Amino acid sequence: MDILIRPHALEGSVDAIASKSMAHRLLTLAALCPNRTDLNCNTTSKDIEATAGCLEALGAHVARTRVGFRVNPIDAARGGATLDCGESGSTLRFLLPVAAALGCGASFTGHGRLAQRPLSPLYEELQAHGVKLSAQGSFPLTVSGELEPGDFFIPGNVSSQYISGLLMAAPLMGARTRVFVGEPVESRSYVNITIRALETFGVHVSTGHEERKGRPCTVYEVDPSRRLASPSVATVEGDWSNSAFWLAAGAMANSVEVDGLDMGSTQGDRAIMAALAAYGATVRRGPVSATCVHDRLEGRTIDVSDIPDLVPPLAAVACLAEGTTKIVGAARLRLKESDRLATVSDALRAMGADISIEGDGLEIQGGRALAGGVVDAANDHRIAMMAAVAGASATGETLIRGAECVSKSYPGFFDDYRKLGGIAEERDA
Ligand SMILES: O=C(O)C1=C[C@@H](OP(=O)(O)O)[C@@H](O)[C@H](O)C1
Ligand SMILES: C=C(OP(=O)(O)O)C(=O)O
Repeated sequence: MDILIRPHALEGSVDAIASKSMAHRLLTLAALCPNRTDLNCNTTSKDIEATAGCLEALGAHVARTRVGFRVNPIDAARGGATLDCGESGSTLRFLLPVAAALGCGASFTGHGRLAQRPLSPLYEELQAHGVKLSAQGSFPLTVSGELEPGDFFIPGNVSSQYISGLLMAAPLMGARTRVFVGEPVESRSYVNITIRALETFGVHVSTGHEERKGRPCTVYEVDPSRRLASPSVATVEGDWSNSAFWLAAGAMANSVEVDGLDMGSTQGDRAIMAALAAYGATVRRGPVSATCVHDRLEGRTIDVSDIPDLVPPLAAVACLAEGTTKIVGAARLRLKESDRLATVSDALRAMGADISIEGDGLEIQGGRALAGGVVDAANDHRIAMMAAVAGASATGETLIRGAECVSKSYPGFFDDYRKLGGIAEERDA
């Protein structure tokens, strides 16, 4: 599906969708603990459904309810199941160690760019702890053997999802598990989301600092005396990562409010408020809502090593901010659904931006309205959403090719876009 965006600035209020990151974790832990859990989760997406489907394949029962999901846990893990992760990196990297810890043997599959996204050095660490894996880089990826507890070493600069997966697998192993993560730990706040989710299910993770392999490390240690316990009911909070697109739209013109966001959330992408304020926009925090109001914008240097998913909305805003914006610390963007350094830059350049890749980041000379143009979403939801938001305040039309990819995280994106007054028309590809 292609979408034609006609210039029309967004304005108004929209409800936050459920956090995909939190939904993956709470669904997974609900499937692994001994009792039933009701999850309040106001929206779903292809990635969330992929996790739910994989947990079902392992033997959990995940039913959709009026307000979210009812999860009946895995009783005896089903041996030899096929786990289709879709295009979700989180699903694969979380459930690979989990399936290994269950010791049931499984076969992972997936689509799009997922097979090419890295698994090393998680892959080697699993092998070093008793797990047999087929060659990485293609599907099916088969796993057999049983994950042994102990010390794991993961460098901090590839994907925090490796750390999160090991931490969620740890309570299944029944003995002390420590994950040493080489500094600097990037996307650290995503590990904190995992720790928070584990706490919801009664397991404490302590954090310390130690040298390992001659390197300073953050050490995450999972309390071996605690078993996962269902909280009976848990709530998936509002999603800051996708709300960031609406708040960015508010920064670019008029004013946009997102309702249903936790101001004290562990989600690192809550940093969108500070980043937009640093550009010069006015940001207002309500008890459960955030509002961003347009003002004169100025270019900044922004380190995104902890907030990789904010790069698309931040880059869109940079196009309108006077002067130079440098987005630094973005190497891991090459490892997402697309090479996002290339696709952010290609998409905004196609719309008239002065943008280039500089080292592991982006440099944008901003300060004038974009013209609009034809953008290839590159099968990357965040590229399609970025182009739509940038197109709202462009001077001409923007055609987004392959815009259906928004369903990976936000199937209702264009409905909400229209709710905010945006003009998005479907075109046959
Ligand atoms: O744990 C998570 O929920 C995520 C971690 C981040 O990935 P990396 O740690 O690989 O950067 C982020 O980009 C991804 O969208 C979601
Ligand atoms: C990179 C993303 O997700 P995942 O790694 O789970 O595919 C994302 O949502 O932008």
